[in-house]
Amino acid sequence: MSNENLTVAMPKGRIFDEAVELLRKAGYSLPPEFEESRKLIIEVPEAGMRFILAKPMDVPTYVEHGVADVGVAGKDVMIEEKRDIYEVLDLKISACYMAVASLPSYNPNSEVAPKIASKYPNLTSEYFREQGEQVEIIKLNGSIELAPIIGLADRIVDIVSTGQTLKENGLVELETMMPITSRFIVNPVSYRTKSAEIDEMVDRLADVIAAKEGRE
Ligand SMILES: Nc1ncnc2c1ncn2[C@@H]1O[C@H](COP(=O)(O)OP(=O)(O)OP(=O)(O)O)[C@@H](O)[C@H]1O
Ligand SMILES: O=P(O)(O)OC[C@H]1O[C@H](OP(=O)(O)OP(=O)(O)O)[C@H](O)[C@@H]1O
Repeated sequence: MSNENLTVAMPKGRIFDEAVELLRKAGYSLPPEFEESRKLIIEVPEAGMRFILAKPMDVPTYVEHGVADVGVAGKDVMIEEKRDIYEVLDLKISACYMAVASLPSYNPNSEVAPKIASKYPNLTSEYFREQGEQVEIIKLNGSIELAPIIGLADRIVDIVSTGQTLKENGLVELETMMPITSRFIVNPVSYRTKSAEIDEMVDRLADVIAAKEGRE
């Protein structure tokens, strides 16, 4: 394998297992340490690679600053963070979508500047600006579905996957905003200085994705 000192930023949490599986299928023999340890930096010297394990929302930050050459980040995070990085491949893993939801009793025309709770203030503000609707955004860090139930917000903008969280909390989806999958991202300088290694990685991943799609 020709990768020389490539640092890969991986998102911990939901995306992690699927991303590791994809990399293994692409021929990178990642040690069991990936699943078993709490280490945040994992060296894979035989592949000339180093992996850093970060919070999903922080992956583009590491890549933008160049301390990681490449990384894996959700499209939601890419839209929210607006970092100066390249998004080179849709990995088509961790699929979900972003939606607007509310209590079923909520009348969308009842407020002048409705309150929208979200973990994604930038994405939310951009979306409503494009819709031409004036809103007040309330930034939360999780349990977003709580906000309309407890009276903190009129609507929420959040990720939906199975729809179970909305359903169990008595909320309904008002609008589907955008589909979300994880992306392979690259630092622009690394893309020039380590182009052979990065291109090889992108090609291998693209082959696995194409093969998976062929089977579906
Ligand atoms: N049902 C889902 N809910 C949230 N994120 C999802 C879902 N399905 C896929 N994803 C993807 O996973 C990423 C979030 O992963 P995860 O929930 O592990 O991290 P997090 O938001 O930092 O969570 P926490 O704050 O609970 O640690 C998102 O950026 C999104 O692209
Ligand atoms: O449609 P579903 O399959 O129910 O998934 C969607 C839920 O999962 C995420 O929350 P998460 O579990 O990450 O908790 P959080 O509220 O702390 O972000 C997301 O924010 C939704 O609440």
